[in-house]
Amino acid sequence: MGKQPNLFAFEDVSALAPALRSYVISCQNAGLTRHGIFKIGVSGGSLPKTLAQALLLPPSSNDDKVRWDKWEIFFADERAVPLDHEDSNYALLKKELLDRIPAGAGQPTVHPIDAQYLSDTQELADQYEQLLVRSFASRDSVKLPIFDLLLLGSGPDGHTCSLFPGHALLRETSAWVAPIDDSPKPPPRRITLTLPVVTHAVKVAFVATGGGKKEIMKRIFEQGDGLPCALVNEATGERCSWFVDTAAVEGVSFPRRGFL
Ligand SMILES: O=C(O)[C@H](O)[C@@H](O)[C@H](O)[C@H](O)COP(=O)(O)O
Repeated sequence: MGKQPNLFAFEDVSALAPALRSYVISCQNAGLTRHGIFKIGVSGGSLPKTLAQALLLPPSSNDDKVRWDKWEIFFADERAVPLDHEDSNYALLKKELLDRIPAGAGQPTVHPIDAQYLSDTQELADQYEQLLVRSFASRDSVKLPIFDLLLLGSGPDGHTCSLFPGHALLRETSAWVAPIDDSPKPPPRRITLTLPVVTHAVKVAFVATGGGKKEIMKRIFEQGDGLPCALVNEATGERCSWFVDTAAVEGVSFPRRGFL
């Protein structure tokens, strides 16, 4: 393993948001320098709301601009439901963030799942994988796509994306996107990026807030326990950053870093 992940703790979400913004913008700028585009994957849960709080803030300087027209947004996991369904991660991101991007600020390219394949999650996953193959192929004719940034959440059981503790999907080594039909978190039918793709990203950031997270944060950071979030920590080391509030890490022994 490389160095340890960065753990950034903030008093509350409103203190976390500007730091998350500057982190995402630095990943954006690195992507633009590298290949003229910013490829980001996002999860569902509470993340879209926090992300909106971060990204819809007015820019503090020229270097602090979100270059929306250069963003390509993918889904780190998605539920097998129509795109306007209340369980859809796409619908959530649209409501919280995409619909609120100011007019004239430029629009991102967004890659939702193809809803015509909802009845068969294997096909849904295969189609999303093909979309990744097409989107990443010009850049790397490689074995795995390289996201500039993956923004993820952590469930109270230590899951991330739709990779759940103890599930066979954690052992997937060849697919980029996999189906799951027995997700313990509802709804049960989903697709998810696999662990090799998640850990191959240039940067991975988790956002975890609220006192409900503190028991699992202790296990992730102190024991590991083979939990999906801990596996990502171990594989990505210093490429991984956690943005948390103090309630989520109360009593967790792990060195916090100051965010500059
Ligand atoms: O579609 C999903 O269910 C999510 O992608 C899932 O992995 C989520 O990120 C975590 O469950 C954390 O959710 P919270 O941020 O709401 O705790």
